[in-house]
Amino acid sequence: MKSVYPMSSPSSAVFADQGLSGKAKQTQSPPPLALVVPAPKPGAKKPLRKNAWQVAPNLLVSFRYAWAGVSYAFVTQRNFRIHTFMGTVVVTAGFLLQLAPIAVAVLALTSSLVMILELLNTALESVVDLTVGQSYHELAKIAKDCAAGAVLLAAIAAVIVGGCLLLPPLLSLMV
Ligand SMILES: Nc1ncnc2c1ncn2[C@@H]1O[C@H](COP(=O)(O)OP(=O)(O)OP(=O)(O)O)[C@@H](O)[C@H]1O
Repeated sequence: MKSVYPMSSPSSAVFADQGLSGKAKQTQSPPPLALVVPAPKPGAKKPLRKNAWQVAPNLLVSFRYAWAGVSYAFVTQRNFRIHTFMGTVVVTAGFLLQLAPIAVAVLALTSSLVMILELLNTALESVVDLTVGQSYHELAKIAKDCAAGAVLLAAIAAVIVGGCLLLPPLLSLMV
């Protein structure tokens, strides 16, 4: 998976160029002057994550970033689009077949679990690519393969759950 996002900070661009994680870079040389965080004013509220390049200032902005992540996955990940389509079809079918509310809820949960894992898979791929760049690393392979495996298992479980809940009413409609 190739990232289409531009590098969000000069430091991450440097780390990506050199194939180094942020931590590794910090141990080699001090950051450029422009990246030095000014000392907090006396009495100022302590930042919650002082190493973050930016922290969402409020809930609305936080939701906007979260939605940006979902949009990114939808635009760039074919599998995420397939999971979204399948989830929509399955839940709609549950409503149309007038399944019990608990059954529709289970369908929605299992479908969204696949999408959630695909989002995490995309996030992990980005972090791995940020860390090792285009070079081969056995640990990068393990991380990506395991993340992809998590999506696969969830997708298999979703197919089984969907089959168990949707097939009986569908078959009874046909006979
Ligand atoms: N830096 C790397 N080092 C070693 N193996 C890698 C590396 N990058 C990718 N791979 C291998 O290539 C496979 C495909 O990588 P990719 O980044 O396309 O992930 P993917 O899970 O196929 O992506 P998607 O979920 O978008 O289909 C990984 O599962 C892994 O086995």
